[in-house]
Amino acid sequence: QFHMIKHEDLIWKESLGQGSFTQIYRGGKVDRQDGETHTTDVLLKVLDVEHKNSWESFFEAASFMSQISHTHLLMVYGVSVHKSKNIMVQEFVKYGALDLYLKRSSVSLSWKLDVAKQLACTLNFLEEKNIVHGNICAKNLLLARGGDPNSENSENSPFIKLSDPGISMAMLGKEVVLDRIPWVAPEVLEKLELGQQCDKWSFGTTLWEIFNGGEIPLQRLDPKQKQRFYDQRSQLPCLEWAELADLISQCMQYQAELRPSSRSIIRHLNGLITPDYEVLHASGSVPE
Ligand SMILES: N#Cc1ccc(Nc2nc(N)cc(-n3ccc(CO)n3)n2)cc1
Repeated sequence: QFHMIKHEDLIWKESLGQGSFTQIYRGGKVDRQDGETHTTDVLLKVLDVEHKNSWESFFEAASFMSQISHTHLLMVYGVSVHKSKNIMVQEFVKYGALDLYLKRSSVSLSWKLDVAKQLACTLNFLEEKNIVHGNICAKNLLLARGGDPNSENSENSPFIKLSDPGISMAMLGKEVVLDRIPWVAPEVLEKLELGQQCDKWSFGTTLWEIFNGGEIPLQRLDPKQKQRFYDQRSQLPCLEWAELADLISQCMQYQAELRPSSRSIIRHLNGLITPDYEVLHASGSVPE
């Protein structure tokens, strides 16, 4: 399943906020190898005590991540249980969650397209292994590189890591799943079970977040209005960039089997040329 880490081998540093039903802390993991001690930078994700009964699902997410490895999948070192605390020990990803980063920083269209392509490749990797993540969203995309715009060119190209899926839908209950509209695929909302095509829908929503500067889609709708959004087969407001808006609407089709394969998503992204106003403005050749 996964590696059990002794609580005394963990170092706790500052709190970094929270995920869903979790608190996250910066920390260290001490490894003793032939007499030497080595400390690894880690992210400690602690399950909220009131969601203690979801610990199986919490650890299922940890073992999900530990059993597959891919360059764009977050590394989970293991878990630690201490008194009533359930802790997931993850690699520390330098620039944190993409949703916050996008709100704080302005990035180029090609930077965003780079992130979209990396996520599409990760989706393809999972699809070929017939694995469903079930919680793809900008908050679960972590930025390992490219978070510092002033750094050298190779440094400021982004590199993402998809985080763990967290507690499963089945454990969350209808109210919380409603709040995951518009990331949760409509068929999942009905059956509360994940199908192969549901990650495509969430991929579409995540593209919308990335190309809307981290804006939260349907932020002002309450759960009832969100339910109505699906009942009426509504779509998110479309982006100016028509070719990208087209890909998003292909991924966010209510009929799951009509959503594109991850290979065709990759082909579509590779066929996109960033609109030249982006290049012209960037080069300063167009008078402001
Ligand atoms: N300021 C700042 C800052 C915050 C966090 C990191 N690093 C990190 N590493 C991970 N492995 C996971 C996460 N997460 C953040 C939200 C979630 C919810 O899922 N995870 N953040 C780096 C800088």
